[in-house]
Amino acid sequence: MATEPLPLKKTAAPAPEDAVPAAGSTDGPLVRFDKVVKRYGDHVVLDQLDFTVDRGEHVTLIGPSGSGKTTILRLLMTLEKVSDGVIWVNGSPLSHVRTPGGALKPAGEKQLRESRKKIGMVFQQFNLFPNMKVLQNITEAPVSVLGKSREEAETRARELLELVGLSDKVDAHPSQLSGGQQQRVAIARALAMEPEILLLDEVTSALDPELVAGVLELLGDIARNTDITMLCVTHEMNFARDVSEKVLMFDAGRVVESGTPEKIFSDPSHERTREFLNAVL
Ligand SMILES: Nc1ncnc2c1ncn2[C@@H]1O[C@H](COP(=O)(O)OP(=O)(O)OP(=O)(O)O)[C@@H](O)[C@H]1O
Repeated sequence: MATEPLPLKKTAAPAPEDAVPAAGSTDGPLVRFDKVVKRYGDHVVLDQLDFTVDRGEHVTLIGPSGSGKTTILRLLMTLEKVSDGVIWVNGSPLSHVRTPGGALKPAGEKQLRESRKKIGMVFQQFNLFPNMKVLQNITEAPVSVLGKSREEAETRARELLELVGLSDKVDAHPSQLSGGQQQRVAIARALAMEPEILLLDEVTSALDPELVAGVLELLGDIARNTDITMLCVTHEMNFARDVSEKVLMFDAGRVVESGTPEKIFSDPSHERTREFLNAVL
């Protein structure tokens, strides 16, 4: 993450739908869901789900409650495992490893930990470590997971706290902060991992209304000034309109429609999208 503006790295042309980019390739989509199924018992939550996200793209996921949006983010964060299908990131299977013969087998815990390093997630409920001060909340994972020195991690954490407007809260505990401040710390903590992909799961839903705009403004700045790819579940349609290039409308574990925010919000093609937007706008 850089605090100065960085050009977004967009792919010149989308890859054919069935193409799988070579591992580490910068061609083709950064994220590909390939016929992903997620079941809890008999309940099929994601049903042969296909979609792609380009490098540097900011994508908003919308859809009715229970349509599977959070499940998609949790699968990408490897907090859940797919029941079937494959998630590709950067041309490598996220949830699987390739055998020497080229076949795919489910990834073990070690590979999942590696995959998790590239992806940051901010949750609705902040999920800060309550017993750690703000600075340690941000430095913990860079030191223990990325192997950074404490000094390097602290220097970066202080820069990030300045970016999110909380330089004076270095020594505070989470309980001494407002919800908006806690969410800013959670955003700084995610950025400290230098993620390629930032997952945002209804990050303003638990905030008092007067704190929402400040957090959304910060996220808008991050979207505009960095090359981080973002997947965002939100009910803030103005944020989706301002920040994302693509909106995916989900229903019953499938994409029913995708397009630019202008298209989806002004001229949706699908009846389910119209019904959903009428209910929330
Ligand atoms: N751990 C779990 N065990 C069983 N069912 C689950 C589990 N997690 C999610 N589900 C179910 O999966 C479905 C999709 O949930 P998910 O949270 O992804 O939906 P969502 O679109 O994010 O909803 P919302 O907008 O209300 O947050 C729901 O029916 C939910 O009950």
